[in-house]
Order: sequence, then structure tokens, then C-alpha cells
Amino acid sequence: MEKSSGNPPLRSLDDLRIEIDEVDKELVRWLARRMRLSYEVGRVKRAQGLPLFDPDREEAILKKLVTLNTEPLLTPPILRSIYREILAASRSLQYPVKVAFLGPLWTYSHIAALFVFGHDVEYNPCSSMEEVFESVARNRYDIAVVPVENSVEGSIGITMDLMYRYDLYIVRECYVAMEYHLAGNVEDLKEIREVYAHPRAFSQCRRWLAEHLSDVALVECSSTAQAAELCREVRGRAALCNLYAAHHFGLNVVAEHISDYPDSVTRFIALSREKTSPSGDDKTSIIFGVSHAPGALYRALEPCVRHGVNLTRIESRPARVPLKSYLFFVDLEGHENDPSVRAALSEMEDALPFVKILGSYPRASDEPVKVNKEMIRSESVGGSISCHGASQV
Ligand SMILES: O=C(O)C(=O)C[C@]1(C(=O)O)C=C[C@@H](O)C=C1
Repeated sequence: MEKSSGNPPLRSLDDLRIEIDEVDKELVRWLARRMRLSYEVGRVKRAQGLPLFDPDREEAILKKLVTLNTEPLLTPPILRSIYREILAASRSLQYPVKVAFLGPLWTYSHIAALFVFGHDVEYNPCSSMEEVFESVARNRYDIAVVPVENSVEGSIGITMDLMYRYDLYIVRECYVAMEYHLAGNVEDLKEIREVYAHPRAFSQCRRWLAEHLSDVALVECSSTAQAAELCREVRGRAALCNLYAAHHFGLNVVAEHISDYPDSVTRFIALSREKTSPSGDDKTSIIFGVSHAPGALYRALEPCVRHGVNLTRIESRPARVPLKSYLFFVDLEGHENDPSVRAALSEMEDALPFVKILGSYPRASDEPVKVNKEMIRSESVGGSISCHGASQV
């Protein structure tokens, strides 16, 4: 029996379903109208030579919808995820946006890209991080999605080096919860002879493995998705992987949430050849080098203090170039077009041997996105993900 909670009296199931059918009929009519309009916008933009993918417009739509909504059951994350797919479908009518990430499919990079761009996008797994950056810089693909830092292990050096080398701009960020599960070609833990995983997954599940599988062989792989793939055919193998990889490689999940760091989160960024315009709640990332002198970092950041610009992250990285013995990666609040940010950055540009603006982008919610079984189920029923450069699983 339902407790009295201020809810209206229960209606009959038939009655509720009739009303849902009516709403769905209306929704399809409105969606069809929206698709038609989006298709027409695509024709206009093509005729005028304008870029078809417009992340600024998409973010403005999402923001406006969240403020318009008054139904508490339709939370901002739910509304955003529904619209992410609507926008992805609209975009694909105009032009298939091509997203690159470090392959194979079903890694956390792929998942982060799915969270940001939806399913109706062309996903292109690349064989190295260098190729991810190169393919976007050379116009083969439109967007690169890469990890930039993990809450347990710190910054991802290769991403920072490539951001320094390539002239791409950050257009989005996304925090993804790093959840590890044990999945394999087995029915239960007792059958497992070997565990496959990326070194990061091993280091984040060390205690659990020592406690539950202390005498099995551990085999390192280049990604959690590769680990899952290698377990597909061979009985007795299990992988530390995410639920998407387990599902797509047909593995049995024998132990869920086995990370020693249940709150581990990785921040991913999406990079493009074009900058974004202000969304109203942005962050800006920059790199700068300072000369080797006492107080140099303090003086470098002084304009931010004077112009009231708040820093959210600072990381250093050895530079391999004379004059720039250390590079500093800084994230700050605001868009590079905001007057205070503009003033602070131009003073830094005048005073420092090297400053590079990596882009301004809408600030993501601090609440990390999580893979859930419902997403995977609904994707298996109706969805198709277009993937290039790798066999589809
Ligand atoms: O407004 C546009 O420029 C559109 O192309 C339409 C639309 C949409 O469906 O709302 C589709 C793709 C763009 O990336 C942004 C928005």
C-alpha cells in the first residue's frame, strides 16, 4: 500500500495509459515539426556557408529549457539528456558530426563523448592520442574528446602536452564517474583464472582484487574496453571494465562497483577548431610559461587577483623548450570575452614569455555523469551508433 504522501488518489492504469498515448501522439507531431525546421535551418546555413554544428546555439537551447521547466520530476539532467538526443538527431539531418577519441569503442572516452554529443553522431576511435588531435586539426573529424584529469591519479600528461602542441579550442567539459565492474566469460568469481585491465583500473581496484581474487593472474591492457574484448571468447577470463563495455562484448557482470575509490571522477574535454561564444556560465583554460626567477608564478597570476578572476585549477608541467622551463595550465572562471577576464589575460600576454588561450566553454555540473543500466538497455532496443575505423560490436 502507498503511504499517504500528498499524492492525488490513484487513477486506473488504463486511464493513465490512454493519456500517455495522447501525449506521445502530440510529442511525435511536435518532434516532426522540430526536425523539419532543423532540416530547413541546415539548408539555409549551407546556402550561406555557415557552420552546421553550432554548439553555442545548442547550449543556449539547453539552458533556456532548464529555466522554462517547472516540473520537479523533469530534473535538469533528465531534460538535458532527452534534448541531447533530439539535438543529435537534428544535427545528423544536416550533417553527421564526426567525433574522434582514443579507441577502442566503449572506453570511458567514448562514453564521455556519448554523454556530451548523444548517440546520433559519427564516432571514430583512433589508435593514439596524437591521432585524435591530428585528425581534428587536419579537418578529418570535427571534435576530439580526451581525458584531462582524474580525481585520484591527477592530470593526464599526454593530453596536456598535445593541447600545448595543437591549436584546438576546448568547447565542452564533462565529469564522468569512473566505476569499475568485474565482468567475464564466467558465471561466478570461482571460475576466474585471469583478470584483464588497464593499469589505471588495476591501481583503482587493488584492495578489492587482493581481498577477492588474490591468486589469479593480472594481465595489463591498453584500455578497459580492450580488456573486455579479450575476455569475450575465452572461458575463465574477466575484465575490469565499465557497463557499456561489458554489455557490448557480451560479458557477465559478476561483481559490481569494485573500485577502491568509489568517488573517482575523470574530467573529459571536447576540442574543436572553432571557439565558442559566451554561454553565461563559462570557464576558460590557458597555458603560460614563466621565466625561471623567484616570485615569477606569483607575478604571473597577479592580474587575475587584481581583476577579480577566480582560478579553479593550476597544474605545472615541465616544458621542453628554452625560456619556458615550466608550463602552467590554469582554469579560471568566466569567458575570455568577459571584460575582467579579457583585461587579466591581456596583461598576462604583455608580461609573460608565452601565453596560449585553450578556449572558453560552458562550465559542466560538478555532479559526475554515470553509466546506468537503463541507458544501455534503451540503446540496445532502439539505438544505433555509427562508428568508423573499427569493427562494430
Ligand atoms: O539553430 C541552428 O543553427 C540549427 O542548426 C538547429 C539546431 C537544432 O536542432 O536546434 C541543430 C544543430 C545545431 O548544432 C544547433 C541547433
